Amino acid sequence: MAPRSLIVGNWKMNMNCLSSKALVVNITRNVRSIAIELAICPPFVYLLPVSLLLSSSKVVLGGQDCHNYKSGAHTGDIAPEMLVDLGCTYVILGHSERRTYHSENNAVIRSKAKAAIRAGLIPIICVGETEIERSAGKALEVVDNQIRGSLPEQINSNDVVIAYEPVWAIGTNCIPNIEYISTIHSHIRKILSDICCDAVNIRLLYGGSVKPDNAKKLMSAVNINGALVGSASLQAEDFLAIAKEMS
Ligand SMILES: O=C[C@H](O)COP(=O)(O)O
Repeated sequence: MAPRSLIVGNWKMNMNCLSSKALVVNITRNVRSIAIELAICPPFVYLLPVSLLLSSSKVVLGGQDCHNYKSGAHTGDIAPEMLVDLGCTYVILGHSERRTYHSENNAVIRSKAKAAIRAGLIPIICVGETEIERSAGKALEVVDNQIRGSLPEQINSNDVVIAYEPVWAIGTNCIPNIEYISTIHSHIRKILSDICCDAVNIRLLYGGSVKPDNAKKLMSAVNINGALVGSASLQAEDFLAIAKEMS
């Protein structure tokens, strides 16, 4: 049996306190008919108000990043334990925007992933090739290196979630064809079997321009267990429509 599907909304650096609360209320009001797991990842400063509104909902919470230390002199950083303290289940790690604009490399992401798991979080570890790498025919090689370098050396299937996000598909309204996603996902599943004896049960998400009108088609890719959604997660109707299409 395939692992339970998961749709994650990454709000990135969007929303304010009022609009965050309104969005969560709209999602939770209409979530009853959704059978799969839903997670939302607001900016750090809105985790608390959102968390309070989610307390009796089946929607779970995640952070967008975390540090690899528990505490200490790390101005501006957030420890995984702090995310747990606010009720988070997940934390996104290694998003291409962090790899690119914050120079996060595989070693840093691996260290954060280990710290997150130790704290009781499930890291959603992002991998994916850039347009230049895709054009050079290096997508499989890039993803292979990122998976082998960013994940802990040994994992159980419920320790992590993997999100395959081709960088060229993020925010572009341009998604790869299903065969392309299937090829990469099958390769990822194969690599995962080297570090996890139960790799078939690791959830593997696709991310990059997921919208209500392409969600159903995306689910026909092989080895896909849900989506990491950016801009379409900022509207309750779109986010829930994607979840329905992927259920
Ligand atoms: O984390 C989400 C991804 O970067 C996808 O963003 P997008 O759905 O706006 O393309």
